[in-house]
Amino acid sequence: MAERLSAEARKSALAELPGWSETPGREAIGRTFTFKDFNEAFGFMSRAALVAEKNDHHPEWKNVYKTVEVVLATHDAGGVTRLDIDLAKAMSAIARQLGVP
Ligand SMILES: C[C@H](O)[C@H](O)[C@H]1CNC2=NC(N)=NC(=O)C2=N1
Repeated sequence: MAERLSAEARKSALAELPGWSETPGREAIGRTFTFKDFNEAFGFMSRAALVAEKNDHHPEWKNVYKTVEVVLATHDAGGVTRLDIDLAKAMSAIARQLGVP
């Protein structure tokens, strides 16, 4: 199983993930993505879902029209692991491809 990151390690990983931050009240990281419209938001979710399934590591997320609110944690580990950081990076890269910096 992946190792839960310390607060320090989470902080330094987040420093390299623009837009991502600690989720208040729990050990997790999150970001809200805002796209041009619903089509782009759902396109993002489709692409991210394929990455998540391939890695057997899945987001908690909520879509309202053109926004997607994402929270990442490793439930098995009770916190944030490298798997969450990797998924956050992949999600940011997909969003960039769709024109969201
Ligand atoms: C059995 C299976 O590998 C686990 O349930 C996986 C699936 N996807 C997961 N996704 C996330 N985000 N956290 C987990 O702990 C997790 N566990």
